[in-house]
Amino acid sequence: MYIAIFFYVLAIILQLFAASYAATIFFKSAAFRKSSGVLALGLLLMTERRIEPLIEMYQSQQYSIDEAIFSLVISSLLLLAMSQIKKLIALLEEQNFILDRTSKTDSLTQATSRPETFNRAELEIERALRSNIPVAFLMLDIDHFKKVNDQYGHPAGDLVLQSLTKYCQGELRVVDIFGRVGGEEFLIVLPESSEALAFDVAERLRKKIASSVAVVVDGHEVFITVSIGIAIFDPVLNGEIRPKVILNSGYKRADEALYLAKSNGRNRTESWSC
Ligand SMILES: Nc1nc2c(ncn2[C@@H]2O[C@H](COP(=O)(O)OP(=O)(O)OP(=O)(O)O)[C@@H](O)[C@H]2O)c(=O)[nH]1
Repeated sequence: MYIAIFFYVLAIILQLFAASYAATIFFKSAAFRKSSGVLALGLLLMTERRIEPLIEMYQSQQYSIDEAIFSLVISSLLLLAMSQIKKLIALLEEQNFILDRTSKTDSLTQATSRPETFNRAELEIERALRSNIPVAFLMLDIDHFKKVNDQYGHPAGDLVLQSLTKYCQGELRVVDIFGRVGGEEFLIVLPESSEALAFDVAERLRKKIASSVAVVVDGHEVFITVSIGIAIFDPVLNGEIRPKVILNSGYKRADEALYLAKSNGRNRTESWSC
């Protein structure tokens, strides 16, 4: 009889462990909250099925070892299944996290990816509309980058892009967005920035990039310059309230200003004006 009691008690403990695994998923994973909650509740209610035979056994002093073993086997299988589900969910969440991070970051440079740049820029525009404080768009493009690739090779060009990104990210505020929107084209979004402030930031970046070595290839120091175009969205002066429209126009105007900077000799900053 004692061995049967032992098996039943062990079955109860294993089942409680299985329920606790489901409860852990319930508290940790928002995506699987409903299903794990139902599972934890079901497993807890089923524990009653393990207690009932114990009570009956005490009262009748009769027991079935086969039933006790059967209970233990079922509880062990439930625990095994729950631990596998817990592992699987942890793996899924980790992969989701990696996927999420990858889609938001440009794989070569670690700048913000193009889609994420536009998503975040729209959020900044919404914020600007609420606060009535301007937001600045800067288009930054490396000058004669083709020559860098042609002279030092494509891998060296890649290193230049990486070094430029790291440098700019270090210079900008945490709230600013530095997004790679084309091969050697970057869109910088500066929240809460007037035209004067945006111009200062652009000039500071431009001058420092021109005076510092981008990369060293086979002992050769590679220098680059950049051209920058600026466009400002000021909610007080501009009646537009649709973030997408504002973004498209800000992007286009910054690009036009960049074109002006290129045609005016490169290694310079120009602002969009109508
Ligand atoms: N290494 C490298 N080069 C790239 C990448 N994406 C684009 N490019 C290169 O960037 C160069 C862009 O050339 P162009 O559009 O002619 O511009 P540019 O030579 O910079 O001249 P301007 O912009 O007019 O000053 C091309 O040679 C592309 O191959 C990349 O991911 N890695």
